[in-house]
Amino acid sequence: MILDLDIGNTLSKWRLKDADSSEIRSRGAVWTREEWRPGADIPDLDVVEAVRISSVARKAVLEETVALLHRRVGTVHVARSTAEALGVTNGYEEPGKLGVDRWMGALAGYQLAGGCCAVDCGSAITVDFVLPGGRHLGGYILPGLRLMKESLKLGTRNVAIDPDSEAEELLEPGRRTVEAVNHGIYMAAVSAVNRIYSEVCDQQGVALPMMLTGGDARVVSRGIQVPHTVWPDMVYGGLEACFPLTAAERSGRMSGAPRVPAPVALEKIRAALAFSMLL
Ligand SMILES: Nc1ncnc2c1ncn2[C@@H]1O[C@H](COP(=O)(O)OP(=O)(O)OP(=O)(O)O)[C@@H](O)[C@H]1O
Ligand SMILES: CC(C)(CO)[C@@H](O)C(=O)NCCC(=O)O
Ligand SMILES: [K+]
Repeated sequence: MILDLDIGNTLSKWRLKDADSSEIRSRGAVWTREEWRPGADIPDLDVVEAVRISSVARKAVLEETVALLHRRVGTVHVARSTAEALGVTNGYEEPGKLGVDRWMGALAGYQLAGGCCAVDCGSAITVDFVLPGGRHLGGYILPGLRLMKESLKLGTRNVAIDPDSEAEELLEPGRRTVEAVNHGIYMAAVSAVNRIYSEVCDQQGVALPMMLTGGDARVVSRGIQVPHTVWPDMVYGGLEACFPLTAAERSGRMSGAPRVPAPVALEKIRAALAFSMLL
């Protein structure tokens, strides 16, 4: 079995993949911490022959995790942000400073679709762009939905936005505090992503396929106006592409990869942008 780990600031996601059949056997999420209890927080390591890790947590968390895994597992791959990988050149002035989860998302998006706009809706919302040809432009970081809500300190933090709620409802004026906060942060997130996408496609003269991942991807997706796809395993896709272990991975396939969304015509994006500037 292969254990894939996506250690975020808040949550750590894991998935267990069968190395022979390439099937995903189980998955889970736990709070990010320094000490993992194999068999409880993460799967029993006896069945694991290789681990792949993407981590944006504090250095100590990664060090403790890697030390624990090295004692029990033969192969431990830790992803790093580099200046170049898999045909993509990192747009950061200091490539190592780009969050490795963003780098994994950008690489997965490029491997699947060529150029892409990769949006990760987690503790932070990040939007990264890779042009056809592989130039990563850099991106945008904004607070995630939960962080925005917590920053308001209105006692509404424990009422999450229902991921099944309709975008139309969420975009209406709220008539209770909880509603006003939820609708406000939702509007902030989706209007930022919509605008960022249009601005960058306009500047670069190319309509890029958009992919969303992260804990809040589904609800954010409802407010995104352009064609896009939700890809929960996008960070894992980057790990598969960087450290291929199965036959399917070596031939470039990523588990759970969606169909590439056909982007809307650039002229339409430009017309919508021009319209929004008139308002
Ligand atoms: N059980 C949960 N605990 C915390 N957040 C959750 C939970 N379920 C869903 N969420 C939502 O997921 C978001 C967190 O996204 P994600 O699952 O990508 O993890 P994360 O570790 O916070 O992200 P990051 O990788 O950016 O640190 C929160 O904003 C929250 O709204
Ligand atoms: C922005 C987050 C927190 C998103 O998970 C992560 O990618 C990170 O810690 N990045 C480092 C800073 C940067 O990407 O510029
Ligand atoms: K993330």
